[in-house]
Amino acid sequence: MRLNEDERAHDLAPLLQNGWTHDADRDAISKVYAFKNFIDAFGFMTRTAIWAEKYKHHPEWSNVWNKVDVTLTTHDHDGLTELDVKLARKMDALAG
Ligand SMILES: C[C@H](O)[C@H](O)[C@H]1CNC2=NC(N)=NC(=O)C2=N1
Repeated sequence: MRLNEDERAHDLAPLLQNGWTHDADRDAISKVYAFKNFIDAFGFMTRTAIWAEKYKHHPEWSNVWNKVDVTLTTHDHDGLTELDVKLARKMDALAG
């Protein structure tokens, strides 16, 4: 189920304070993570991949050297769900 208004206020708002931006057209959130170098960026992607498999929820992302550009949305529901919130929180934690 897509996030309702209460969930957006309580769960999404803190992410938007922490570097995530909301694309209203797609109902998706995006963030660019910047690391020291490629190894740190790729390490972050590798750790994220393991959690994404565990959650059965996967990011749209691209990498250029030290940067990882991430977009989260739930394709099965055409918008944001609690799975996106869960993965965003995990990625913020993994990025340190
Ligand atoms: C069967 C499988 O779990 C589903 O197709 C999952 C896989 N990963 C997914 N990831 C994302 N971001 N959205 C989905 O709707 C989605 N669906």
